[in-house]
Amino acid sequence: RVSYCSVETVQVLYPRKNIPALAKYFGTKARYEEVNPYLLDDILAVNKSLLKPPSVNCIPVHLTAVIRHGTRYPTTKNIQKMHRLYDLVSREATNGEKWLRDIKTEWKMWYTEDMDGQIVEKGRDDHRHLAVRLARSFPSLISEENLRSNRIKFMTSSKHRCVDSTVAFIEGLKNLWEVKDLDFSHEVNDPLMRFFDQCRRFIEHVEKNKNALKEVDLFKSTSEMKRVQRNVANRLRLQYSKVTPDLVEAAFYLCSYEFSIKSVNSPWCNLFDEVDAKVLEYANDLKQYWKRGYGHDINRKSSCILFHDVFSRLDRAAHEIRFGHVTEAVTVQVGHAETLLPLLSLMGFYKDETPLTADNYALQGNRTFRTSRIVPYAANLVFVLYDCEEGLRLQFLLNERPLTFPSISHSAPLYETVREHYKDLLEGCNFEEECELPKTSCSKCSEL
Ligand SMILES: O=P(O)(O)O[C@H]1[C@H](OP(=O)(O)O)[C@@H](OP(=O)(O)O)[C@H](O)[C@@H](O)[C@H]1OP(=O)(O)O
Repeated sequence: RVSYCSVETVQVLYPRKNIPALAKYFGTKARYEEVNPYLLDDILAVNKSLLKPPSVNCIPVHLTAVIRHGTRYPTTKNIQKMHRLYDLVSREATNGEKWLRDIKTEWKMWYTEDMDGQIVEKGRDDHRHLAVRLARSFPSLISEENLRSNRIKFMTSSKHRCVDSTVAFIEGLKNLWEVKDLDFSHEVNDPLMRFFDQCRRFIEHVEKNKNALKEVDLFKSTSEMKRVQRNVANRLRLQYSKVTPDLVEAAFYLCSYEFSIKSVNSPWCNLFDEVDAKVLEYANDLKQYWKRGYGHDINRKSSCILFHDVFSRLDRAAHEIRFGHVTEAVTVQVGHAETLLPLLSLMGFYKDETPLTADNYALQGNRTFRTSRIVPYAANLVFVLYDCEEGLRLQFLLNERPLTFPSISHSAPLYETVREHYKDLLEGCNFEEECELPKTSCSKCSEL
């Protein structure tokens, strides 16, 4: 039925070959397909064996999805770094192997500052395809009838990449059901989808506080990073001192963006081996951990507002189903990695025993906090409420795979069990209180 996107087209666009060995280490710049490689054979495939209802007699009654925007261009800050690297290599690297000659003579710098984090066509596809897969996975909820009767609500952050992703998601559904003539609206809601911008304690204690990310800075001077710097300098035949950690990061970004945007295994990827890539993956995880994850309490707490929003939707559906009709069958909320990670951390997912720090890279080889797996482009958290004989059950999926709630072994526990588990957050976790600053301004910010 989905003629706009045949499997043949998909294979031409996103081939299995030409995947850099480094692709699974791209962190928040990773392609969604690396998390679910079966999509490379059929981008609309649904893994039915993973997506089962809790039992045969359970009926899904509500679904809330919190989704990261699709593949995007680099931000201006990173485009500038890429230009600096490209200029240095063009000017000073001496010709060597073919890939280096390719960088210097064949490859053209095509990133411009105005691209600044905007969605790319692949990113729109990410959402069009995800919409179709979710509709196939939950056909009674994400259905033509529910779309037509406005029982599917769309909400987005105001950033262009999120709005464009939302529009693409809706497009995916419209193409699926041939309802192209109808218009469906979306609500822009920054207090919910960009709560981090409105949380003053987070802004003062983390965003504006250089000390908050000190582990990220310290990691730049570790022996692991220095080894990567040396490797890159040697491969480029440049003086070690010229290849700063920032330029190493820029080269890794070039490899990742060329791949995620154009499906190209670019010559820039030759600057790294897998050991280097793991170090750079850790550098990105450190940033996410200290800026959006467990590093500072306020990172998680800033998402209290979204946590309550999700649970109030579930509560409403749980209440309404007693009378036989749920008003809002589906909510689709589109935001950022910095929307999903704080919420996941608030709910206790991917918490390692030992914090991620600059000096424990070697110990963290088996860490669960691995952003390449958790928040690639179009990453999605899906909550599905089921009406079952024994009561209501809640299933949680991350990137279309079931995930058990921390300390609850059942894959779809009773809803009341989940509520009990999060009792403290449900009764507290007040955004206003957590995010307000002490009246005496921020004299203690540097003591984090
Ligand atoms: O390192 P960049 O400039 O790409 O950082 C982006 C964020 O990207 P991420 O660190 O998650 O890879 C971007 O998050 P996204 O989910 O919207 O892609 C964030 O919105 C943007 O503000 C940049 O953050 P930074 O604070 O400038 O590093």
